[in-house]
Amino acid sequence: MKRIVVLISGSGTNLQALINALNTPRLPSSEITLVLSNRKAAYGLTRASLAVPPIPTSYLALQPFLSKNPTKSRSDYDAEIARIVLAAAPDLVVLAGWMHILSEPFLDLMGPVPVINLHPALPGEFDGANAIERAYEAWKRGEITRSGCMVHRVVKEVDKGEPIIVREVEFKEGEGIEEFEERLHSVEHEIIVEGAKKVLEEAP
Ligand SMILES: Nc1nc2c(c(=O)[nH]1)N[C@@H](CN(C=O)c1ccc(C(=O)N[C@@H](CCC(=O)O)C(=O)O)cc1)CN2
Ligand SMILES: NCC(=O)N[C@@H]1O[C@H](COP(=O)([O-])[O-])[C@@H](O)[C@H]1O
Repeated sequence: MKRIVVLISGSGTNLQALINALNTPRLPSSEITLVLSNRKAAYGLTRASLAVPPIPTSYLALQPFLSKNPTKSRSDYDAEIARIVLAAAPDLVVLAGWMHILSEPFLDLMGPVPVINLHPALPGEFDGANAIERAYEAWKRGEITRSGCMVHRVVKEVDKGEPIIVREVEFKEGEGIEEFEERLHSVEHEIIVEGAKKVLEEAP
């Protein structure tokens, strides 16, 4: 069985897409060994607990960590995240709405374990947070006709890692951001599974 660790910060609909695909032809011979959130209220933690069988969960937020450990830094937090993740022996780490920029200590500690991220924009466009809103506003200004989403490898530079799966999503005239976002999320739920499968198939 291939072991997947998923990092989240929110609703976890992409986590749910991965859960639903486990041990199907879309994501064969795989299990999620840990879901880790940096936000206690993340509904994705509930999704993990409701899975059959239940998926172990963990929670660690930056500010409480720093408050409890006044001599420690953001890098120490990232190293602790890495320790928690590695304890679940992953073959793959998936950032599925994980809203924390990971510094080099995390990436260095991951070693050969691939880390991938789902981002709701196309390579080189709207890197960072609030990508959907920024893309929609760019379309309203007539600057673009489509946006999209991608799964990419995680490197130190945010959203600059090698794209693994890229899917364009056209804007529709007269469409509100909610409608666009709903269509985009549906595509995300497909590519996060495709991306995980593709990377796991690369592993020796
Ligand atoms: N080293 C990397 N870390 C992360 C990457 C990455 O490519 N390299 N991807 C992000 C995911 N992401 C966009 O896809 C993203 C998430 C969060 C932020 C951001 O500005 N975070 C702030 C805090 C924001 C908040 O708490 O609401 C921060 O970390 O200070 C930008 C991009 C995940 N990590
Ligand atoms: N920059 C990272 C980023 O914006 N990630 C985005 O967070 C959402 C998580 O949704 P979910 O919690 O329902 O899976 C997804 O739209 C994902 O692309």
